[in-house]
Amino acid sequence: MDKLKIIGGNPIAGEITISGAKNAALPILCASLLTAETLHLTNVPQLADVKTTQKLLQGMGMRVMTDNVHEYELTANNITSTIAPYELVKTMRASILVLGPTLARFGEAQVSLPGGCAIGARPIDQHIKGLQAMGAEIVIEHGYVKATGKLKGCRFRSDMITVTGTENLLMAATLAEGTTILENAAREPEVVDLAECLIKMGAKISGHGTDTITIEGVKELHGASHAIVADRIETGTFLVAAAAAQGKVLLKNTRADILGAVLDKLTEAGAYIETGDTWISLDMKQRPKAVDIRTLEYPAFPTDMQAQFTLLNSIAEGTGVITETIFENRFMHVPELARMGAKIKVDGHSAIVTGVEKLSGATVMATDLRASASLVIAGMIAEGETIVDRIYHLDRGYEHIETKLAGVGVNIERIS
Ligand SMILES: CC(=O)N[C@H]1[C@@H](OP(=O)(O)OP(=O)(O)OC[C@H]2O[C@@H](n3ccc(=O)[nH]c3=O)[C@H](O)[C@@H]2O)O[C@H](CO)[C@@H](O)[C@@H]1O
Ligand SMILES: C=C(OP(=O)(O)O)C(=O)O
Repeated sequence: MDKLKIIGGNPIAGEITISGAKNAALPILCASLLTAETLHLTNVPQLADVKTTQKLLQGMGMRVMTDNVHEYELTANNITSTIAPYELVKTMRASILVLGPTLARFGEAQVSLPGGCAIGARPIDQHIKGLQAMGAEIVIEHGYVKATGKLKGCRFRSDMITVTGTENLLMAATLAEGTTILENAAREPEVVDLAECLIKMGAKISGHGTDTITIEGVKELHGASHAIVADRIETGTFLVAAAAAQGKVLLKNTRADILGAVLDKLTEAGAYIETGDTWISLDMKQRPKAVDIRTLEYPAFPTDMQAQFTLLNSIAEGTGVITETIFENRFMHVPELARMGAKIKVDGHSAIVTGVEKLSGATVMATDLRASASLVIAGMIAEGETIVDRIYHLDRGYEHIETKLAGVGVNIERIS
């Protein structure tokens, strides 16, 4: 099993090119199920989750051509199976995203129930409720969601805001008969990117980016070309890394307009930030100041940046309170950071973090994707050597993280 070995303390300066967003690429790859024509995608990140999605779609009969870098052509003109098996779903919860498009186009779909993961129980009841409201018959049998039926447009208000739930229903509604109105919809940039791709494929969608999305169903969709939006979480992670190390970075191929809450908090922590249409630069000249964070749905502060800011506060001046409102169990990085000398007290949904002058290198274990990212940044600024174990979590969501960080001066290598 691969690990990362990091020797902390190097000065950080230079440029990093940001990849396409995992959380946009995964639904958009699944959107290829909605048409028999070819969907051409660029800026697809090279990630384990993308490879898992490719395997899942190929298992269903999807023809996939790829340069194995960032470009994909997907053609669903000969789908032979409408089943997403447990073996793949268990490695990637986002596999549930094949449910909506498969059911909408083929009138049937079976997807293994994803179950919980390290950050929470993560039910999919809203995906199911929404599809039932559109007329689907759904049963849960032998660990699978089995859905059948011809979908009809409806008005559906989800009980809570769900990102992949909105995406599943949005894809399903494009081929339903009549008009669907999704209320209390997620406004995340990745939902908007999916909607923009679907519109290029011939879907009739309005209101994406607001909490009410209207979809007028069409008989069929067609092929299109689409470039995946920049990864705002990868961007935010490298900005925190530079801020924690009191360094200076220029991040290219990214977008500041979808990172508002994160950039505001970095500025509050003392970073000097400049932005252009496709770049963000950060210069941190002193020890960061502790900040209070409350995670919430977009456009508020993202839960996927919570672990990184917990780490930032752990070496900051003062005490900051981190409150997690999206997932019930997203503080798994805290005991690992504590092993490196961080002073963090978890109290219910909050972590009270009192900054220390220095962390010290240690062998730590990654438990989920963003927890792993916080441990890598901790290793970059700690005294001595840090080994981050179980980095398959990181490989799910960060493209070549060690190469990108080495490029700005981090002493980091992948070891087996
Ligand atoms: C592949 C992808 O895009 N993953 C992102 C997506 O996950 P994902 O789409 O799984 O997260 P959701 O937005 O659905 O979850 C938000 C909250 O709603 C709850 N819930 C959700 C659906 C449902 O049917 N019932 C229910 O109770 C969840 O348990 C959670 O507490 O959004 C999360 C919240 O921004 C991010 O952290 C993930 O990185
Ligand atoms: C929680 C995340 O992803 P997933 O929903 O794929 O588990 C994440 O990207 O931080």
